[in-house]
Amino acid sequence: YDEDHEEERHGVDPSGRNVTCDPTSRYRSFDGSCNNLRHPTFGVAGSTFRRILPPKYENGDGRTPRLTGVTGAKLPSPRLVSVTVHGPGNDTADDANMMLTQWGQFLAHDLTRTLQASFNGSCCSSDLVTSGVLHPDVVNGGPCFPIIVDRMDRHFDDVSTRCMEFQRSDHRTDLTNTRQQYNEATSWIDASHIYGHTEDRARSLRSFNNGKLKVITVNGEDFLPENVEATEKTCFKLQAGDYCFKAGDVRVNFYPGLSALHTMFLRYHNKICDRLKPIHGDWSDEILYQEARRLVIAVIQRITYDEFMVQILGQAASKYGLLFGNYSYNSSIDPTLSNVFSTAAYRFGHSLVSDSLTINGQVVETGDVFTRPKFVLNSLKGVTEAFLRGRSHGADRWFAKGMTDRMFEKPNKPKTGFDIVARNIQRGRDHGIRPYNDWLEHFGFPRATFETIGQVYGRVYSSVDDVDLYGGAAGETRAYQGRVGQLYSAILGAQFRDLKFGDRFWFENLDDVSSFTADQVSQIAGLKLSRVICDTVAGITKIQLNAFQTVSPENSLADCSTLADVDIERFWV
Ligand code: HEM
Repeated sequence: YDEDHEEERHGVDPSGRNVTCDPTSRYRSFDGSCNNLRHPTFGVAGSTFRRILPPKYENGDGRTPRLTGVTGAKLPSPRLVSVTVHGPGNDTADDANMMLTQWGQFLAHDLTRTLQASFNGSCCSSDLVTSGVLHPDVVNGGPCFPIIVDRMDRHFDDVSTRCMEFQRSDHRTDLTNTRQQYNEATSWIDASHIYGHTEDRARSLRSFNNGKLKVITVNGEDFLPENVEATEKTCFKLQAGDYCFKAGDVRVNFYPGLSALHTMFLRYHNKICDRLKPIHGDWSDEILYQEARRLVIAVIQRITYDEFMVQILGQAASKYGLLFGNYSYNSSIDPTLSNVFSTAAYRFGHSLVSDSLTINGQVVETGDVFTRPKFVLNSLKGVTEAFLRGRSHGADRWFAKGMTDRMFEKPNKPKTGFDIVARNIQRGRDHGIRPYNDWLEHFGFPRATFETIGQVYGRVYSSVDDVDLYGGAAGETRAYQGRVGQLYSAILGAQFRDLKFGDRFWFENLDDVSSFTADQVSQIAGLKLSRVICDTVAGITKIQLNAFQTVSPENSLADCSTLADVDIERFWV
């Protein structure tokens, strides 16, 4: 901390609240403010997404989603694009397991949440489909921007309202009268999805006893507390004893692997408290909580960069400085997520999701697992093993049918689900994300033609310059032996670099009031996700060292007791 920057400890957050930082605080704020003492609102919850390229709205009007292509023809319906280009086709085989995919979503919820405009009605009506006219909101700036389904649709053809609900994202209008979306979460990798990004949410998750988080104990095992406000939009209770989970982030019930990782880190936090308490009998509940939180965040950063990102970016990870070692904090970096990162690039993971999971020997289709807490409540071990053993799909232009035809389908109500690929494309148009070719050019890559990306795109788009970024980039071949193509690699690499080097609380930063000691850092560096799983999932006694790949001769099962652990008793004194 530099006294010359005294006046810079103050700022105004996106909601107009004055922020004053305490440079002596050892712990992160919940909303992400005061991480950067010179720019206290960098990365704060509620920040407007950064633009790497200016948005492209219809006729440049700053608000209407892109509707017309460069030839003057109407852009194809995102659902038609999804069915034609992003079907269940020939998925590339992959050596990664579903735990890799799962970490991707878990991390997504730490980083980003884009709120939709508040609106409780329906955007779909049958006359919209029959008349072929646009919903009036599309041109008047209102919340509705429904996705129209083709008459010949492979799945929804016989649904009377051939229309998927879609509401535009909540937005702010900037000084040039242009619609800008914002991130409800903090940008930082700070486990805000576990602890909450407001003080109120954080408080509601704490037990205020020995630093621990609240739990509900079922058959002798600790699970997440209950969210009594959850609705059937995001959680179905299907058997006696089911309840909807509550975590820092409200999306915790979306998918069993997600609820499983949340459960593991809840237990991990509480375990750390149990280990700190005997060596620090004098620590208050507050200190125990904050120290455990601090270590959990460090472990998540370590796993994210040295286990997860290396698989996603391959050799490009070192190009962006993402690997462990030689850390130096740079307070001039703004870590705020870019719009294109949240709205397109980091959604690459939707393609990794497999068609089914094998839970305790039973094959369950992906369309049948969303928003159902019963899987984790019945068997956390079974769900964890399903993700450790099941292969993920490749990150490519093919998607599991569960993702494109059955997402959040209501139990026993066929054809009530939606298509995440269509939604991602529509979301891109909603946010004015420029087409694929503009991004290629910006990053110095040759513009695509239908010959280079595949004639299949030409079946729906009249010009290759109209291809939406999400679908275009999904079709790229893997770059740098990672799992994404060159364009997403560039967008992801730069964003993860900024999230690391712009984070004063980064676990490797040794020069701050908040710093770990060098011994503690090297302990954290030895820890792997496999160890966290061993520590928190009852019944798992053997595991592959690399928890993001299936078991193989190079990644064989090891006894949990042989995996490195953080030596809290020795290093946290
Ligand atoms: C099967 C598991 C998953 C489900 C059910 C799911 C579901 C969803 C849904 C419903 C949305 C909102 C779409 C919209 O209306 O714009 C979304 C957004 C998103 N998803 Fe996923 N997703 C899954 C897995 C993943 C994975 C594996 C990743 C990344 C590796 C990911 C990254 C994202 C991101 C970055 C967003 C934007 C979040 C925001 O800013 O609001 N998701 N997902």
